[in-house]
Amino acid sequence: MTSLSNTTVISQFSALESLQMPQITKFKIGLCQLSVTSDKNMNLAHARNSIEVAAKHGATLVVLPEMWNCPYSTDYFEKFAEDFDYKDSSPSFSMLSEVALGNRITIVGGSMPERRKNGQLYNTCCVFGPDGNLKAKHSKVHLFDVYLPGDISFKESDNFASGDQPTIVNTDVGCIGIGICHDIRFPELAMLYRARGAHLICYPGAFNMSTGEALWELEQRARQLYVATCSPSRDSIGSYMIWGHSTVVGPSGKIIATSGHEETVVIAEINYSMIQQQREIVPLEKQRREVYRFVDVYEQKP
Ligand SMILES: NC(=O)CC(=O)C(=O)O
Repeated sequence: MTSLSNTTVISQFSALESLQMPQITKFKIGLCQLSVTSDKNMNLAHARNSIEVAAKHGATLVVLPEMWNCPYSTDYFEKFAEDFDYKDSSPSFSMLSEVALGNRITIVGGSMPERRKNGQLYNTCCVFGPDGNLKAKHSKVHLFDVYLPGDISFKESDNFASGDQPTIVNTDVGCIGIGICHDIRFPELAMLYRARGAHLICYPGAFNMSTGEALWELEQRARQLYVATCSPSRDSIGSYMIWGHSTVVGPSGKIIATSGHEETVVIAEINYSMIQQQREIVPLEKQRREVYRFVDVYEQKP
């Protein structure tokens, strides 16, 4: 597991006052806010079609929602899980690889229930490059266990084991940090990605009506880099009512593009030079004081 020790984090911050730029600094991103049904084949066909629509609109990076091939419901995760190690046993994995290659794009493949050799299930995001190869795999680190009396009760940890690493990947469209839904509530993860030179953090997510209204947008707006979230649309199966509102936020905190709750493809332009510009206007890295310690906050005894 990657060390989050105090010393490592502080020295990374001071080393990264100027951000490395990728070859491509301006491009279009597509967010496929998909309707998800209890028919997996239909979900696959639907996702393929939607990715192709985004690519036709010029998107060279396409992001899918959390659980795009399976309803976001504890009744379905086990039944829909696939083993990504064998192409034949994972039609979802194969489809994403094919469509990335066919359209020569990078895909942040939302998330899908993954079955591993150890018999456990993970909520996993696969990232594919334009050659169709898998570039990274992120398993949701912070599982969504919640009990809101009179409202919603959901326990992902009844089905999934949690991932235990941050995931940051160099792609043709910049350095991308990955988080899945509840991971967005942990600024530590976003700070780590920023310190390691991320230009963009992608969060496939499926917030619900209560948590969505309260926090979905706010959680995206204070990172001084690009943030993209992609949700299923609201008509998903079961009692979990999805918030929607897939969004792209720029480094100043401004919303560049967003959607309602219906099925749609959001296309937005990303320009990484805006990151450096924003950090010169508000130089947080230079302004950070030594009066607190980032990771230690949780460890200090009174
Ligand atoms: N799917 C989730 O992880 C939902 C979540 O985090 C929320 O707050 O809602």
